[in-house]
Amino acid sequence: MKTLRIATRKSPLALWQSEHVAARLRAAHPGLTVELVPMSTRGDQVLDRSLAAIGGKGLFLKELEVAMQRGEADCAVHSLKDVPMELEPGFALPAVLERADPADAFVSPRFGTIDALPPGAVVGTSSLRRQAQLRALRPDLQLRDLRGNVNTRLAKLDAGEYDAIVLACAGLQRLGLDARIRARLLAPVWLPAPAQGAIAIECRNDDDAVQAACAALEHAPTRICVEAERAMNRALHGSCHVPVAALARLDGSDLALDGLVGDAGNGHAVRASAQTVVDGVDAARALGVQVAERLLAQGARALIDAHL
Ligand SMILES: NCc1[nH]cc(CCC(=O)O)c1CC(=O)O
Repeated sequence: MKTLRIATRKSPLALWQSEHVAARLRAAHPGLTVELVPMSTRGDQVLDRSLAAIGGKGLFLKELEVAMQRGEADCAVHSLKDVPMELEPGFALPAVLERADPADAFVSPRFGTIDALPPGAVVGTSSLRRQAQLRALRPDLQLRDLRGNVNTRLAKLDAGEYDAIVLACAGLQRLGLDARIRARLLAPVWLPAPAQGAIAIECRNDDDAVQAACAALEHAPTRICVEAERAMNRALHGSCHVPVAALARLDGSDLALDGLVGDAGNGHAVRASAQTVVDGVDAARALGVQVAERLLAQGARALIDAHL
């Protein structure tokens, strides 16, 4: 293989992440030419309906997967939190890169954090997970939908449509917008999306040369954490349609996982945690299933079903 083509969405964040992977691949494999193949996806085009209504986050992957199947691209780069728990048959994730800041960010021109918002303040987010956690902390807030890429969301905040919005720290940092972060929303009170802050490479699972080239970017500790978070979400049949949050932390071989399932309507939430010593991804996944079982024992199923 002399040239590796990366299919990418055209949003500034997607392009940054793909450029980042391209640069890392070039550094790991001198002599390999790495090119981007920018594409628009249905998830980017349809902004007037909720993602859940038009088919979920998988929509951002579909066109990129078709390009890989047709041989027009060799791999695709994703925010792992946007990748469905079950990959399409025929695809694999040969590398998960070292995780950036997994926390959510509170962003507001006037207020320093959630507690400082005046009664009835308007907060923009279309994420059921963020809505559920906001409702749990501040039942008085007015939550309004907010879609579009990171820059679009910030422009709507600046235009005065919202008093505050919640975004991922990682996305803001990648776009050089760290200065917009007023507060990091931290565990165990506030949990991010499963795999937030981690970038994954996807390719065809029969493409051994591409898998081998991408494997150079694999970060084993990140893989352990995101496998635990995604296994929890998978065991709950979680998707972007349900308010599920998770964060794993690895300290040596000690893995701790916090999970939450909430109700975006009334802010009710159940939480569970577990920790164990891990020697690989199987043990990490088992921890994820254990936390999911603890959440289900507290009634998570009814919360999930209420959003389906
Ligand atoms: N939902 C869109 C999305 N997918 C990944 C990120 C940020 C980067 C990451 O989490 O890796 C974002 C923006 C956001 O939630 O603010």
